[in-house]
Amino acid sequence: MTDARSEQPVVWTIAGSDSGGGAGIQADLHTARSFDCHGCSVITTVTAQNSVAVTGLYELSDQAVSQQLNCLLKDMPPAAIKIGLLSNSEQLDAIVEFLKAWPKNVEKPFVVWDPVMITTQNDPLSTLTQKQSHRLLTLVDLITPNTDEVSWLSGIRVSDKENALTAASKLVNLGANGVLITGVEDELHDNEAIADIYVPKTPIYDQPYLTYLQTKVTTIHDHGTGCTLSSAIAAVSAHDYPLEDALTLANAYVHKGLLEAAGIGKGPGPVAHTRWPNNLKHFPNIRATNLPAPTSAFPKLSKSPSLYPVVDSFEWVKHLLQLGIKTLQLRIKSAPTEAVELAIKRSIELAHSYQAQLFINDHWQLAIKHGAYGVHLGQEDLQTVDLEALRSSEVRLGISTHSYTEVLIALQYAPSYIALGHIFTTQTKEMPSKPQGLERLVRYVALLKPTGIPTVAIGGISKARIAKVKQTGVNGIALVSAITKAANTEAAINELHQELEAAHVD
Ligand SMILES: Cc1ncc(COP(=O)(O)OP(=O)(O)O)c(N)n1
Ligand SMILES: Cc1nc(C(=O)O)sc1CCOP(=O)(O)O
Ligand SMILES: [Mg+2]
Repeated sequence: MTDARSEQPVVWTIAGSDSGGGAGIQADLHTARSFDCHGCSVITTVTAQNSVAVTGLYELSDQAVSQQLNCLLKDMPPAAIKIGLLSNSEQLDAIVEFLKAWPKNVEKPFVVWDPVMITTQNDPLSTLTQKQSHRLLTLVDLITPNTDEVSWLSGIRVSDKENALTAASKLVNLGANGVLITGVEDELHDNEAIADIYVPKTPIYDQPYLTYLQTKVTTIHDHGTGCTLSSAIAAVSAHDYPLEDALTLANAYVHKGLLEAAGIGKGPGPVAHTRWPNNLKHFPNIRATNLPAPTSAFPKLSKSPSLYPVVDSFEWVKHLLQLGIKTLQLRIKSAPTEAVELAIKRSIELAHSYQAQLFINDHWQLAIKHGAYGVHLGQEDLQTVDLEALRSSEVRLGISTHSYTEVLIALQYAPSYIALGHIFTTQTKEMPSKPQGLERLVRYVALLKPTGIPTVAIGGISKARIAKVKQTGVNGIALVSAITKAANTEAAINELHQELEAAHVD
């Protein structure tokens, strides 16, 4: 029997109640449910509120807040916490003390704080001062202020991207671990776009910040967007996705919610609550300053990648071609420069005579020089490649990805295939990311299907696992050790092919 407790992560929301059901605790619990989490609530303040106005505000005592927290901790420890409205310094102190005293034997949750100060109707909700609120900065993993809230928190008036970056840096210097400023006008891109700017304490992808660009939605029904965004970040983090993916998915969820907001009540209605985002049109465009500008689309593959061995010598390439392999990769990580060039040149020539799709890993200049069929690049390789040169040489391009965020970055380059890794633990390469597993692979494959760009799974795929991987609908399966460590290569390839043929794909 499986234990359902482990399948539904617990998310706490520490926030105010919105009697109108559009923001606060109510929005957070809807969001937790949408992302397959169990939501628990710690209410700080009860508001009498509808879509038009807040007519009453009843702050709970710090004891009431502490008691809810301690009661939950005993029985339902969270994988993630979202903090929203804190109406006064006593409530803030209760949260600060609670987080500081987090028990050593309970795993620390991810904590995001959306510093709510006023409602969308401009009604003040909190008497916290800037100085008091800074006590919480160092205790949370991320804060998600909008431009008004970050202006208040930092003392810097934020109206555009430049001063948003200055304000975020100031908060990071004050101890914040990460700042996501939402709703920044970004005339650099275009007036139809709105930017969320993420400034982490330590650079991400060697970048000081990432920009999540989204098409502006024209609607008055945006009540609860900030609450929904931050609780979606908490919920996705509770599923152990990397933070940049939590930001990506939360952005897509809110965008879809704005598009589908129907309007309930006479004023601004609530954002709609849907499900796990699965349509590319809702996802943001992710910008990083050190990535090359996209070119036109790369040429398509001649045949589906199917069984895709990745090997490290000309001798292996020759052996596999003789065994009938039609898609393969030469991945040489350490060899003298001349030996690398010779192996690449000979492999390209031989693969050509077999009409095989040979990809050269990393060494894109040599691949162009010797007329390779394809090049495989990782995300870091993208930072240094001459994409124009690659594109004009008509070479095919495969790009590695390890998250939603990397998938979206790879997609901007319209490559010939997108690799999704690492699916299982691998002994072949030290990976900075966690294994993704089959559930995420299913999500990526479904997300990418409408693009027509083939997908390739890689990492820890063995004969015992290949059928399950194939059943996700992935187009190719890249393998290192299942081929190179097999006692008999020919027998291993035959068995892998048999497993693939027997796998039922819908
Ligand atoms: C099919 C395929 N997928 C992923 C990789 C990994 O490429 P990269 O991230 O550039 O890492 P290195 O292979 O260079 O270590 C790959 N080579 N092939
Ligand atoms: C080279 C490589 N790249 C990966 C990625 O996820 O990008 S995993 C990987 C190693 C795959 O080897 P094996 O099949 O032996 O696990
Ligand atoms: Mg590489």
